[in-house]
Amino acid sequence: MHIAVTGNIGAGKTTLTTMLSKHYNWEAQFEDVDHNPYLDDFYGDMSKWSFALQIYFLGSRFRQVKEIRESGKNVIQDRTIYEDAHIFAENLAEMNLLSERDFKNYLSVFQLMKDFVSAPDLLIYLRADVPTLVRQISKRGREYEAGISIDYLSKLNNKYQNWIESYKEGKLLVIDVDNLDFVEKQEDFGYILERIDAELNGLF
Ligand SMILES: Nc1ncnc2c1ncn2[C@@H]1O[C@H](COP(=O)(O)OP(=O)(O)O)[C@@H](O)[C@H]1O
Ligand SMILES: Nc1ncnc2c1ncn2[C@H]1C[C@H](O)[C@@H](COP(=O)(O)O)O1
Repeated sequence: MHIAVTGNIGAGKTTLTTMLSKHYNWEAQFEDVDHNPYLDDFYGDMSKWSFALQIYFLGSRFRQVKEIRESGKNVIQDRTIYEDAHIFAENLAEMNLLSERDFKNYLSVFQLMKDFVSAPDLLIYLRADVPTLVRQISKRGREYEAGISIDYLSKLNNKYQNWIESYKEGKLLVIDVDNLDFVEKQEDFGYILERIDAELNGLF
């Protein structure tokens, strides 16, 4: 079984993926952030580094897709390949931070890869308003993320909303995390588990 957690920067994906992997004994797959060779430079100069970063994330996410397919285990994945293309790359192109020819070039590679990608059995979307995202990004305290603008987060949030509204590839669970503290409050984590269990029952 393949479960994926999706959502904007700082929504709580990595934290929830870690907690769910322990709770259900699923194998967790995380994003390549700490050893990412472009992320720091990207936030310093988005226009210069956007193409290199997108290709890096695409390759890294496709490697995960391959591993999930080959492992035969129950896996929970922190963010999907769809988000790289439909949210981040598309947004950078719209903001003119990724040139038209680079975006076209990127999309042609993504389209080829897409044929080998299966949608997760369950997609869990953590929806949060921008102030929540800002608070949680600052709580995490990665230096290179300190300059992320409200405008960038809002644009990504709009893209997430549109993408989720049109998502038909598989089962979808939307969790509004603005008023949930699943890190500190056991009852909030319990509420999320109840909602996931209800979806999992429908899968078997
Ligand atoms: N619902 C929540 N309530 C309180 N703190 C949260 C919540 N979700 C995430 N956090 C905190 O916010 C920070 C960012 O969360 P993280 O899981 O790294 O987000 P993401 O992986 O979506 O970018 C972490 O310090 C985490 O502990
Ligand atoms: N495809 C991407 N393009 C640009 N930036 C990306 C992409 N995928 C992830 N990121 C960034 C956003 C954050 O700064 C880090 C980690 O993501 P997070 O949502 O905090 O787990 O990578």
